[in-house]
Amino acid sequence: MNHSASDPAAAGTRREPASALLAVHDVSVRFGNIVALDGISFEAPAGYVTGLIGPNGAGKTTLFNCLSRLYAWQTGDIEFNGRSLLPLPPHRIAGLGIGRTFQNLALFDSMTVLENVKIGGHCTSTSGFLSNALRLPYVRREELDAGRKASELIGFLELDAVAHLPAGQLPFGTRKRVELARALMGDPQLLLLDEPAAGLNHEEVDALGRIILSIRTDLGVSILLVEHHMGLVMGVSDKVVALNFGRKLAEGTPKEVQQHPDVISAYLGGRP
Ligand SMILES: Nc1ncnc2c1ncn2[C@@H]1O[C@H](COP(=O)(O)OP(=O)(O)OP(=O)(O)O)[C@@H](O)[C@H]1O
Repeated sequence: MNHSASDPAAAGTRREPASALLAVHDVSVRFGNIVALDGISFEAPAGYVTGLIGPNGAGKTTLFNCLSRLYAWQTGDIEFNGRSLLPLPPHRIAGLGIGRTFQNLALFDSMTVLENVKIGGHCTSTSGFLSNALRLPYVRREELDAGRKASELIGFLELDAVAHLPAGQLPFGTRKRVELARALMGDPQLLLLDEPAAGLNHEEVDALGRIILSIRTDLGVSILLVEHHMGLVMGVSDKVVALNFGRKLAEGTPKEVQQHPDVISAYLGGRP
């Protein structure tokens, strides 16, 4: 893939109608007097990269934390594949097909890249404590499969050269790719990326854009991307949702959202 992340053609922005993989209906979250989300509704269609933008404090991370069931919402509902997330505890979310990366890297520094990636398959493993302790044949088979899959993802993310190095020794940009590989080990249908470009240099952001598009197109994983780097969001997203002060300002193609007067005003410091 030779496209630049900031080249809209590279995103292959999709026009065909798509079904909603994720549907957020009228969700509100309050922390005391602070209204972090105020009746937010939008859909993230299957097969899309959906970008979620907004100035600091707009409510993006709060929404991600709702999707991971780390925060509770007071009104509305969030559905994944038509199923409400409301009754589910956080540890069931990955098994449902929602994977995520975090703003701050969450890798085990003393473990190798391969070991870190393999851990990501834990939520899809069917073996329990007893079968693991007894090392039953199917547990060994699962381990072999996990090793094979981790190696494939390491190849996909061009991490072969560092697969056996401790994650803590690697440069920041490389560690971010390890985190992506680990999130993909869980076979997500939807991958939540929380500011993946933070701390990356220009070349690394371009490479990240190509990786995001490849995850969508080659692996068939839909993506919800929270990001401040406008070049990246506008270059890779099929649709964009803009928030400010917990409210939705605009939703549409990258071009429509970029040109929306409320979005322009929000980024220039205006309050709706
Ligand atoms: N756990 C919490 N307790 C109290 N207030 C919170 C909590 N989490 C978020 N908030 C508040 O909710 C609002 C939205 O914050 P949030 O972190 O979701 O914004 P954001 O769009 O992710 O911002 P940034 O781009 O800076 O990460 C802010 O006013 C924030 O201070």
